[in-house]
Amino acid sequence: MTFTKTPGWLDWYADPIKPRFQVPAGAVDAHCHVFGPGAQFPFAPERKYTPCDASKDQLFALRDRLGFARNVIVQATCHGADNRAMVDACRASGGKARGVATVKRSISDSELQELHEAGVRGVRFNFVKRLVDFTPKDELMEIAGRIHKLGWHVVIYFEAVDLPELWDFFTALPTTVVVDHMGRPDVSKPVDGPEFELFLRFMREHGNVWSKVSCPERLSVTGPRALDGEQAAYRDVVPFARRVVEAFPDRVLWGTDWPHPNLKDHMPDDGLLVDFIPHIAPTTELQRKLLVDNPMRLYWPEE
Ligand SMILES: O=C(O)/C=C(\CC(=O)C(=O)O)C(=O)O
Repeated sequence: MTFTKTPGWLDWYADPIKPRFQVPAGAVDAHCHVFGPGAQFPFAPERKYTPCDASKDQLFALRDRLGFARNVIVQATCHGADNRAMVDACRASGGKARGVATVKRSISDSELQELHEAGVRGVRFNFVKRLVDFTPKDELMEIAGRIHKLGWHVVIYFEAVDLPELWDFFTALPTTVVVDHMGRPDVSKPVDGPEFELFLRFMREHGNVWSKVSCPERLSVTGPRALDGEQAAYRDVVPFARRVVEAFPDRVLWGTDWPHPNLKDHMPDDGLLVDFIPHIAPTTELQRKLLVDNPMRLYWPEE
């Protein structure tokens, strides 16, 4: 099957620099995706975008180039609830990748078990309206109850303005809950303003809530971009991410978000994204927690 990319689609950055910041030994890129390849793993009919291909081998090459040891591969919405590409990548990684799946209520216990054996440790509930159609909350809660028994967690993706409406559902989830990209704050608003305070309260009052401090390239309004050797990229996002890292050092994760679906204005150099990390986690202790201890506790607890 052949696919035509969404008009204006930006492909991932082909030749990232070797980062100046050396990540600690055993570091985990805890948020990345694979796309297809479409000819082998077709994109889902219900998808909202058609990406370029981004294969497991290309992901593993990036991992090695950036100095990471492992990946957490998150099911992208362009594959719907067909987890084959993500599962294939986890299986091929030799234990160096774990996965987060998208599942429907109709999934059987034995299918869940199969995902577990492949390395899946979580499910993702997506509330970003441009990416997915609505799924009833009772269906999601039923799935959360089932995967909780496997020791998995729930990853949630939503926009900051929707947190008040989703609060009761999120706080009723029985599992560890991992928020993608700090709940997408509007970084043109103050870091100590009511919108981001609500997110911090969500984490403060609920010890089961973790956050990925990822995607400055998606959240930034004034930049500068991680291109052309820029060592202080996305300065407007730094106060937000640093606040979360310093307040909740044991409940934060970081990921490249490669291959960066749906970016509209530029594609970052992933090497420079790694150089963003010490701006938000300034000490070696914070860096070790963010990049090694926390993801290992969540995804490889047996080690
Ligand atoms: O990659 C991300 O985390 C963010 C995405 C895409 C996405 O979540 C998906 O397609 O599954 C976005 O904001 O478009």
